[in-house]
Amino acid sequence: MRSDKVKKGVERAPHRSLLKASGYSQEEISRPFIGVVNSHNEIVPGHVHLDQIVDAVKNGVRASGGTPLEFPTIAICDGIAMNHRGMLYSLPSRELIADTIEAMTLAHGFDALVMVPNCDKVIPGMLIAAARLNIPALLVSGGPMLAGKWKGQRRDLKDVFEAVGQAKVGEIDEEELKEIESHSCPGCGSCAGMFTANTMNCLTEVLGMGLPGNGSIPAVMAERKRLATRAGGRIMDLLEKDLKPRDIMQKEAFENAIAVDLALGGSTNSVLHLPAIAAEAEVDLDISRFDEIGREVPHLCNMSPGGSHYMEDIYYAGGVQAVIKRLTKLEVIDEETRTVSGQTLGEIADEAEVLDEDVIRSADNPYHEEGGLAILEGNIAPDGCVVKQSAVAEEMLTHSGPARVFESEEEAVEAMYEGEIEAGDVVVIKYEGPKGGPGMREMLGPTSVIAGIGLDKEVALITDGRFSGASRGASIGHISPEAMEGGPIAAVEEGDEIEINIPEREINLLVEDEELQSRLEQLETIEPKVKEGYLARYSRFVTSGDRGAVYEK
Ligand SMILES: CC(C)(O)[C@@H](O)C(=O)O
Ligand SMILES: [Mg+2]
Repeated sequence: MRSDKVKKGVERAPHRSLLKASGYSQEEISRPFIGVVNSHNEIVPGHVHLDQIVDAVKNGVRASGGTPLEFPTIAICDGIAMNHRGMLYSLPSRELIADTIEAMTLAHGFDALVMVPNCDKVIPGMLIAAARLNIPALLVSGGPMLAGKWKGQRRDLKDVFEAVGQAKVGEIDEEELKEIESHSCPGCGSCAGMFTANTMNCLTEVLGMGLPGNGSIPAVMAERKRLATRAGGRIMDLLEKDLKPRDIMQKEAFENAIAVDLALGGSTNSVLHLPAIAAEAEVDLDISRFDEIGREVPHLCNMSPGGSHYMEDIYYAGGVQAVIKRLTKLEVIDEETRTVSGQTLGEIADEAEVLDEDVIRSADNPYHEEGGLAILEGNIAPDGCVVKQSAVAEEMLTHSGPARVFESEEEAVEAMYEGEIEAGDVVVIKYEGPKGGPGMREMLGPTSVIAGIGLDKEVALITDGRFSGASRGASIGHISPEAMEGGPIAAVEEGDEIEINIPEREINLLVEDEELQSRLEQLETIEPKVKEGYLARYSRFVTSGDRGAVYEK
């Protein structure tokens, strides 16, 4: 066993002594050490209930002959971190989570891992750790939050962010805002729309690293606890067979995940996280694959923020399994990929049933002919950028307008509230990339103000930062190379004409090449915004969005 290095033989008497001091019997020490990664905390609604999930996992491990050894990792609530400097820590926390798990696992010689995430960066952080360590591992998430409801209308966190814009322009009063804030997020779980957390928890199933139901069983259902107990048992089987993450997360598994992501209308953050996880698994995954697959995979689920369905609807409609089943009919799924359930993805799809034709539509009646995400290129984004086209109004799929240039999210939002942004404008927020932010903030503030003040059908927003899964509208992010790396977005000036054509996958600055070149040559060097602490180190090693904002190797 891997754990023999900390517990076997005469020279490991001190180590056993310490394990006994922690309360483990000789019998428990002799069994496989299963690290149980608990991202519980009392701040993030997706994590406040995880102790119950972890207890169920540990019961499952014990019942199957293992010794569970629980340890914590961090979890940031992107919603609470949004719209201020706190959001600088969101994406960088993904690397901290992966590094924490690596350190604890190798320091203590765990034989296998069961990891319990739920919100945004915790899932990719754990999957990166699984790919890096490559010991038997699986994830079981905390599950989605139910949708809220008020005045007969179902709501989720997106509605609260957008209500801020409505209140600021006097469309609703403070009283109504308070009611919306109190009734849109009803309890524990990852916010109910197809935002980043639910996207990544669903894609964990498709990658093969979570059991069927991992992404869709609501957090408050007892079925979620039963799933966790089963996960605790499954890890012992994976250990027995020595089935490791890199045997599971192979190229075909990532392409299956991209196909389901596109059918679900998943978060643009999946375009950061899947390439980052693939890089750690030494699988070559270029973001252009999202576009190539997106041309063949229709958008089958009309999920919030662009649509009106929530995760519980997916659950009652048959789960992610039913979405996979739909896609097997299109032959865009490799059905032989393996999963931690012991079944292939095709076997899981065979057992699935679509229980609601409107929540999970068939390919001959999709919500959109193409997948939810599109990758654009042009002289502003030579290395690409991403837009959730399934959440863009028809009239904004092609748009030209004057650039309104800002160097931070705060400057842009202030201009919006001051009424300085007009119909037709293209808001440009630069120096918010992985290096420039640093930390590549999500721009849910600006996108929800644009939507909240009713400009989402007339104003586009482009940035080297990124967007929340709750963002909608013509919001184009991850522009690469970022401004801080001297990318052309750095040379965009107020009033420049910008042309966006999502169907043609183009985004261009209508400025002569010579002019653009000379502007780039005259760019003055921008001092890093953060000079010490974790973010200073992070910004020195991180790469642009097109590479998943991974560290330079
Ligand atoms: C706050 C949210 C909804 O979690 C957002 O950050 C996302 O990425 O989906
Ligand atoms: Mg987020």
